[in-house]
Amino acid sequence: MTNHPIRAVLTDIEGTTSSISFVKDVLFPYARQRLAGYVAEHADDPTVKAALTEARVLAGRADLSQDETVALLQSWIDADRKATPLKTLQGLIWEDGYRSGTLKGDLYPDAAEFLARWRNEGLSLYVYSSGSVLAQKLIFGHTEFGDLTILFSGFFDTLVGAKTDHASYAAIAEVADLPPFRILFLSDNTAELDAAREAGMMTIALDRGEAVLPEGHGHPVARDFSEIDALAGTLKA
Ligand SMILES: CSCCC(=O)C(=O)COP(=O)(O)O
Ligand SMILES: [Mg+2]
Repeated sequence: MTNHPIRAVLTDIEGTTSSISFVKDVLFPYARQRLAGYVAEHADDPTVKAALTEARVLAGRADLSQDETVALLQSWIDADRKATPLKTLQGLIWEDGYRSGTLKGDLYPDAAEFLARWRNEGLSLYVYSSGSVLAQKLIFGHTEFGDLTILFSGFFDTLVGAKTDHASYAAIAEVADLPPFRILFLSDNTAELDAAREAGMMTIALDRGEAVLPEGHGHPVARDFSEIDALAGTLKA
């Protein structure tokens, strides 16, 4: 990507660099099945304790027992709720799976190819996902293309704010030390793209055919990463 205003690419994961089916059909069930056992085994771990407390606070149910809190978190997995304490616990459970080799980080080949190419061309790369930073590093660290975490200058999760809130993108631009209009945000979620655009970022929607994008969203559309270079040339800062 040259001769255009982009200095950094900020990418979503699920539906953008990795398939929705991997997250929904592999990662979520893996965590759901192991949640009760993991929580019981790590009941004294401060991170686990804090996540359970935060889940109870979010639910407004300080009275919930450990088992009831696990059931609540499982219902959040079923509803695909992007709650930070759930994402923290999922990341910890997936860590065992990646380290043992049971889980392999799913990554579209075009994403692997173009992320490496853009990095070589001097662009800075960042990740912004609802998955925890640990989960992001695990998925990019265990791909069939090797450990790709080295490509990225930073990782952001919902601790920076919700992905549908424009303030989150402004905060990321601050950390990246770039004006938002120098950053291209890639996602399959138009509410996220709207928020990034509101913060002043350039946006491209990924439409990989796994999910239907709403009509009239107004973001340029790429079917995979190989179409982004050409689209980026048409973006105006
Ligand atoms: C980091 S892999 C797991 C992703 C995840 O838990 C999730 O909810 C997907 O969110 P995204 O923001 O990447 O669409
Ligand atoms: Mg997504």
